[in-house]
Amino acid sequence: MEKIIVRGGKRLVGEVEIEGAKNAVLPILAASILPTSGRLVLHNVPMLSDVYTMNNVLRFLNVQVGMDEVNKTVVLDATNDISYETPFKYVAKMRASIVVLGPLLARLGHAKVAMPGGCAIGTRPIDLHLKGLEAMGAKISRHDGYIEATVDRLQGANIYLDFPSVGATQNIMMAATLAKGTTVIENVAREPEIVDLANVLNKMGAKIKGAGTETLKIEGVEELYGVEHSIIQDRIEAGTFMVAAGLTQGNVLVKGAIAEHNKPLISKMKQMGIKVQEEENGLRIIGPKELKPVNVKTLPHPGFPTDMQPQMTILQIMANGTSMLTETVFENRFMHLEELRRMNANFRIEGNSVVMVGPAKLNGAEVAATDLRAAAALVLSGLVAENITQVTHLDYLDRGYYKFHEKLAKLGADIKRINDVVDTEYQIKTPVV
Ligand SMILES: CC(=O)N[C@H]1[C@@H](OP(=O)(O)OP(=O)(O)OC[C@H]2O[C@@H](n3ccc(=O)[nH]c3=O)[C@H](O)[C@@H]2O)O[C@H](CO)[C@@H](O)[C@@H]1O
Ligand SMILES: C=C(OP(=O)(O)O)C(=O)O
Repeated sequence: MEKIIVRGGKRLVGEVEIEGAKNAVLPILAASILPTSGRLVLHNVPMLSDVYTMNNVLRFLNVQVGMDEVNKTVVLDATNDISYETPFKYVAKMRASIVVLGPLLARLGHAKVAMPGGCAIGTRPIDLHLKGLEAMGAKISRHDGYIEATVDRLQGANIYLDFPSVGATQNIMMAATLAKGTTVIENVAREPEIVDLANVLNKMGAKIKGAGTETLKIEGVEELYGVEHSIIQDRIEAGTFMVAAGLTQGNVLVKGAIAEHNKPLISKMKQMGIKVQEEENGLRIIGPKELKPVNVKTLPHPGFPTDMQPQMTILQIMANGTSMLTETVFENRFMHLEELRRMNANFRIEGNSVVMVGPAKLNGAEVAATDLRAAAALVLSGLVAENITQVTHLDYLDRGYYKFHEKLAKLGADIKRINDVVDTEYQIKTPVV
């Protein structure tokens, strides 16, 4: 099994490069379904397993996909006839495959996509995606684990989202680009990744106004065309390295980190006594000798991001005093903490909050990742634990972090990734008595 092995106690010092954002590139790859002329050329694409999965979904739909891994470029061509069906094997691997639903429906008037299930962090329904598409005239049926949607042509509509869902905003926004008439979506998600998607769609010829605010106004057009676009930096990867520096009394320049995208994280880190300095090409993080406790509540953007919650709890656990974290976006995102119990962390979970009394004296153990950010948080905890921490189930980590252990090692962490294919249990020799 593959493992990351960390020996704690090193200060992180130096510079780290941040990749393009996973959560921006996935819907933008799906947007390649929309243009009927020209190629979509994407730069600054992170070479993550989720990107390979989305590219395979698109290939299955008959989109031509070319990848230049060295230059982090992906070229997509959907000018041939494309197909309307996305099977379960892709959706099961990556929930974000559901964002092909809106573009397929807009382009073909027909989409059949396997119903995504929940995952380790929550139940994750898609009712808001479907309600929005129905309001635009789609007929939706569910059968054999699939959602099938059909329409002659989507019609502009007024849609109010009960919750500012990121995926629902993306699906409905992409669908509305080719609808007849104007669509107004209220209470939409305002994440930087939504703005990046709207920017690339507008370059393609769409007419979207209001990205980054609570209301989107989309005037449908007849056709879209291929363009060139560079993906924004990953604020969650940047935030993870910012936490790593703050945690280890480090001094790290997180290159490409955008302060505007990480305001709530920066505010909490400063309250904890961590220095965050804006420099020309990124953010410099200087960790203190002693972290102060702080209370945090996750919220949709511009609130504190749920995708930084597990990493934040490691800082809080190491702070001197009592901290609280309340998770309001997903109902089950404390799985990493159960693993941390085995490393001596002191906390109690009360409903959707966790109360942590620090500073913990973490002791290394073998711990298993349960989801992407849990994996990152467990590696972070290993950086400040005594002895050796081994983190398994790295498939989760690879969904969203490119060469995570190599980047940490370059900053001075005592860390390696191994594949101990030999299971020593089978080698125990029982003596003859
Ligand atoms: C690929 C990607 O960009 N993933 C991000 C996206 O996921 P995703 O787009 O799945 O997240 P949403 O914003 O849709 O979900 C947030 C909450 O709304 C609920 N909900 C959502 C849709 C719906 O139709 N009905 C409903 O009840 C979900 O169960 C969840 O509790 O935003 C999340 C919230 O910032 C992030 O954690 C994920 O990293
Ligand atoms: C939850 C996440 O991603 P996804 O929505 O793809 O599961 C994440 O990036 O932390």
